[in-house]
Amino acid sequence: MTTKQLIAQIHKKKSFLCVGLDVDLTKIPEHLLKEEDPIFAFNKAIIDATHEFCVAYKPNTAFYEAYGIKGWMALEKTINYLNTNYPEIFTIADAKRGDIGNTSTMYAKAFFDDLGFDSVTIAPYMGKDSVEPFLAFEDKHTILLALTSNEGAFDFQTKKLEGTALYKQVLETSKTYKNAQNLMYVVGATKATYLQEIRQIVPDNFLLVPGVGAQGGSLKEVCNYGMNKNVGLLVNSSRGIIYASKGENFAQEAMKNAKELQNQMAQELARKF
Ligand SMILES: O=c1ccn([C@@H]2O[C@H](COP(=O)(O)O)[C@@H](O)[C@H]2O)c(=O)[nH]1
Repeated sequence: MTTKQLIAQIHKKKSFLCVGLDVDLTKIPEHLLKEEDPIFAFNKAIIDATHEFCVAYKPNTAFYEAYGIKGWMALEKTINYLNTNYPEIFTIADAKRGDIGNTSTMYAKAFFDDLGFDSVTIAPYMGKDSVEPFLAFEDKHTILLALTSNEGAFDFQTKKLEGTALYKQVLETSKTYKNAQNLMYVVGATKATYLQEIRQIVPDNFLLVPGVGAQGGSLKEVCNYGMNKNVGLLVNSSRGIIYASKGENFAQEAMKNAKELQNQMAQELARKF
């Protein structure tokens, strides 16, 4: 999917919501455990109930890898289901990969060619030759961790190196990579006030913003500081939507929570556009 198509979807749906598909078998409704593939059954129900209100889905691969081959097969079924039934929706493999060049190429093939995701999250720590193999894929997006939502972000990311915070160096340096137009960045909603400075460095790139909902980030603050002329935001909520209820009505309750966030997003969009 191109960035232009993503922006068009955001305006059409009045939403920049990304629903996180982080399936934990101890948290899903019990009746689904009888299904042949409980993870896929859960995802299918959540997707069918919430797709009107979001523009992106983000399975975090950890929640699939944890269940071995069955988990990986459920991930494959989920992305195939999305690409077949909702091809207008942007898909993110939250895998946080990145390695020496030839290995990164194989990771990129796995997520872009084999599974067919639109984007993948990448850790920037190994630098240019670990990121550029992902950027080489046309109309695919590489989402680089910049300033993450967790407390540990302060261990390294905000520390100054030669006078500049490390996360700012990630933003500045990655702009010089080949095909940098395919870059997006992760910035946690819990660090919303940093977005003002981040937007000075990367005014045009899309930002994937996790941390609204269960982690307590403020959607309003994210919009105030992070929205750009193309909206430029994908705000993720995982647990806050998919685990709204553990009962038979889980998908309906997830829909209510997605709709509530979409409503707030529509108001933010109306204020700016
Ligand atoms: O900085 C980051 C980067 C990634 N994540 C991931 O996003 C979701 C958030 O889930 P919630 O349930 O809405 O808290 C999850 O997959 C994280 O691994 C992040 O939270 N922060």
